Amino acid sequence: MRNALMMPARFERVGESWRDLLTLCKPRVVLVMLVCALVGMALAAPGLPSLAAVVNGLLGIGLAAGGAAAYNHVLDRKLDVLMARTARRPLATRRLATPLALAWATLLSVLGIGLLLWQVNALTAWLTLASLIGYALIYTAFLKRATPQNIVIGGVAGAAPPLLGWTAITGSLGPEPLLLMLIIFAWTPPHFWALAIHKREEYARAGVPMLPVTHGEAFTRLQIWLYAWLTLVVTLLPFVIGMSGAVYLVGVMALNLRFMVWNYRVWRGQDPRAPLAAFWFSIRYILGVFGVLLLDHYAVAWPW
Ligand code: HEM
Ligand SMILES: CC(C)=CCC/C(C)=C/CC/C(C)=C/COP(=O)(O)OP(=O)(O)O
Repeated sequence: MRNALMMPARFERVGESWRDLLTLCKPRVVLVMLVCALVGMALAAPGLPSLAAVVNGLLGIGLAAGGAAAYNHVLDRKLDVLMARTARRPLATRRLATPLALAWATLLSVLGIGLLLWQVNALTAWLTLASLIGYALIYTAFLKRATPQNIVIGGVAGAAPPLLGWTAITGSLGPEPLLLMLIIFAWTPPHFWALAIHKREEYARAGVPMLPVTHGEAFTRLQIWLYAWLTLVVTLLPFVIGMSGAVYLVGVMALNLRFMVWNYRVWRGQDPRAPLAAFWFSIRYILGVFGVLLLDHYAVAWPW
């Protein structure tokens, strides 16, 4: 029973709606993307990047990525009902109305791109808009339902944050930010296909042509193993081209060792718990790689 100390039901509902609006933004995914963007910003500047550029850049990229995620919820609302992992989402359960979610996605996207245009620079704004369209429209509305290479192609949009961080500081592109982007691009298949193996039945029932559904589990496990090797090679390139130093090399090799152990277990296919464990480790791995890039930049490349 409700007593005088408890919050009135009306306020509880308002609180729940705000929580649902936040859920639409995939806040944990966006947070990790912002960490990667921040590292891109730090590596772009010889000393410390300007605080205004960092704050406006992260806010703009974060709002746009949150908006893209909200569009993804809108476009996938019928699909999400069909899978246990997504069936409790705000639009799948109809806790939130679709027009409200659409307005929310548009508001965040306009605010994010507008802020980047107004306070950061045009290059970052247009590249962020391209990533937004790439994920929200090209991946979600088309690729996801069309081809098992959906996440490889869509991965270009998801991999953009460190590059966006870099351009927010410099206003220009270069080989270094493209390399940072390439790290996330190569990492995306081991990240997602490990989960897709674990959720294969759900994707099959929902009719989504993810690789384990169309080409089977053994083929997907091999692809994960090959992309894991590609990720390993790509993560060595910052050291090879002199962008990062010994601190990075040691740190990234330690991370790669665990990453390869998990992906080897996935490839061998003897431990049924390996795919889900590899998926969760992939998140710690990408945070770790960008963490050691940052550590190395300030420990070694800092102009003492
Ligand atoms: C096309 C590219 C990508 C695909 C298809 C993908 C797919 C997924 C899926 C399906 C989940 C599970 C979400 C859930 O159960 O709610 C997930 C979780 C996650 N992904 Fe990705 N992902 C991609 C790119 C990225 C990128 C670029 C990052 C960050 C740099 C990232 C970070 C995360 C994190 C942090 C989680 C855990 C979220 C949580 O704890 O709720 N992902 N990803
Ligand atoms: C501007 C910018 C940087 C945009 C990137 C936006 C963004 C939040 C990308 C997230 C990638 C992701 C979680 C894909 C999964 O989508 P899914 O639909 O396959 O997964 P789901 O079934 O969990 O919704």
